[in-house]
Amino acid sequence: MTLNSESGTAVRLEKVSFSYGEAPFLFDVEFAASKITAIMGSSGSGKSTLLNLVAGFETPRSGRVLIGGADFGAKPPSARPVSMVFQENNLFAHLSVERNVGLGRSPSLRLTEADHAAVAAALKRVGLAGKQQRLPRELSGGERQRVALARVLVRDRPVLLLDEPFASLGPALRDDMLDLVADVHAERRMTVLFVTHQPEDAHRIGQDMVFLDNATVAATGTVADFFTKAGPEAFRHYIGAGPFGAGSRDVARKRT
Ligand SMILES: Nc1ncnc2c1ncn2[C@@H]1O[C@H](COP(=O)(O)OP(=O)(O)OP(=O)(O)O)[C@@H](O)[C@H]1O
Repeated sequence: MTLNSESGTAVRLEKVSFSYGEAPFLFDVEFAASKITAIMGSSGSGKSTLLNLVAGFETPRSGRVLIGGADFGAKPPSARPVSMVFQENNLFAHLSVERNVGLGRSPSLRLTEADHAAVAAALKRVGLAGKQQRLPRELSGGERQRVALARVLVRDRPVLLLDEPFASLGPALRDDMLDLVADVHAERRMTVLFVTHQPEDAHRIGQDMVFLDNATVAATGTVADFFTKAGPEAFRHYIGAGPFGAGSRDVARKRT
């Protein structure tokens, strides 16, 4: 197994089938180690389901969920080398910022001096130094997502799953948060699977793209290729016209 190796941790869904009882999902796809892969597709195409299969909140009917080469398909979420951030409700309302982050180190919150130091450093890294005693309700939406990212930092897992984490934030704040993710990624080189409906978000921080349609992978490639006229027809149809429509290559990116 190659967790945290220099080459990073690839994630592969190998002929994974799954069903909520009706229409089946079938995923056969690899997410490159240490890259940010944007996952896009229309509502109901299966983006969250795919992340849930990687995280362990859903179990495949058949196939393998390979993380760093080892099959985690039957393992519980807590045993997987993965962190996940959702659109909201990432925090426990009755716990302070500091304790919410501390959960990333110890689910029972038995924290050592080293753990406390790691929590303080992570809060500083995401711009929340001085707010460690606040409750989640005393923070803005963006600050709450920063707390969730701080917890990701102290968990220090090689795979990060982001399920529309900034969808409820305004455009400028969303860009700030995306840049923070890109900076953290540059430091830690986690393998990031990033579900988003926003083409500009995928364009800003994504390197690879996986496009889902109708419960399966319809197209894969680099983000750069997806945003050219040569990008897949189904993707161009999905994003429509506008500044991020097909052929718009001159849009500022955080990183290229
Ligand atoms: N717990 C569940 N029980 C039954 N069906 C579900 C469940 N969760 C999702 N589904 C169905 O599975 C399909 C895929 O859902 P999923 O949430 O993965 O889509 P998505 O691409 O993430 O959508 P969105 O962009 O709207 O978040 C949808 O048809 C949805 O109704």
